[in-house]
This record gives sequence, C-alpha cells and structure tokens, in this order.
Amino acid sequence: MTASKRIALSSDHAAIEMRQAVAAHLSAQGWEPVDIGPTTPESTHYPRHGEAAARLVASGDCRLGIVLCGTGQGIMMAANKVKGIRCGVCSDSFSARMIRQHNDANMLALGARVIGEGLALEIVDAFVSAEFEGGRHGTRVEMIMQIEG
Ligand SMILES: O=C(CO)[C@H](O)[C@H](O)COP(=O)(O)O
Repeated sequence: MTASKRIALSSDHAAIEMRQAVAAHLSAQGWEPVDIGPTTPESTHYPRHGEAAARLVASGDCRLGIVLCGTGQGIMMAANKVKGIRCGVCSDSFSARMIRQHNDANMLALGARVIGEGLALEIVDAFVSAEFEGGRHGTRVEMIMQIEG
C-alpha cells in the first residue's frame, strides 16, 4: 500500500511551529508527512485546515493525520465532521496509544497552547507506533461508525 507511510498534517496559526516540528520528527522516522500548512503566521480559521487534513485521511490518500490548533479541540471537532474520521485530542502519551489501540483513531489532535514541543513529539510517537487491537474494540468502533450513518 503506497499510502501506508503518508500522514496528513495541518494546523491553524496557533500551531505552525509545533506542526513543523512534528513534520520533521516524522520524516526522520521514515514517515512521509503531507503537510498542507499554513506556512505564514496570519490568523486563520481552524475548521478549514481540520477538514482539509481529514479529507486526505478519509479518501485513503494518507493513512493517518495529525492536526493542531491552540487547544487541539476546535480542529478535532472539524476533523470529526468528515465521514470516516475518528480524531481525538491528546495531552498525554497513554491516551494517544489508547485511541489507536481501542478506538482505531485515524487522526490525532494536539494543542500547541496546552503542551510543549517535547511532550507533543512523545505523544506523536505513541500515536503512530500503536496498532488497533480489534476484537471487542472493533465491535465498539463499528457502533460509533453506525451513529455516523
Ligand atoms: O484553539 C483553537 C481552536 O480550538 C484556536 O487555535 C484558537 O481559538 C485561536 O485563537 P486566536 O484566534 O485568538 O489566536
């Protein structure tokens, strides 16, 4: 699968530096970040950036996605409006691992005004290295997706 190492990245103005650090970190690990910006610091609107990254994941172009804003919350909400997306905000590595293992999250949201860069990179590592466990968790994820219709 050519998409297996492609990971979508986007942010709003509040998280440009953290997003670029995440992209560099992922590249160094052999991932192929698809960083869709923005690159300039003007104030922008997180829903459009969350949606754009989510569409790359939902279409299968990217296997996973990471979105960032000030808190991670708004861009997570926007990403989760795209059909097929399961995105969680994490401020700790345990949760980042668990949203992959139990919830089959295909996107992670980070808050650049909440956590520092070092912790953000640890959370990213936990997220990308974990695998969905299936079994009873698969039943529950299917139930989530049935709510989506
Ligand atoms: O965290 C966010 C959304 O959840 C945004 O980054 C935040 O609301 C942007 O605020 P401002 O326009 O004041 O920089």
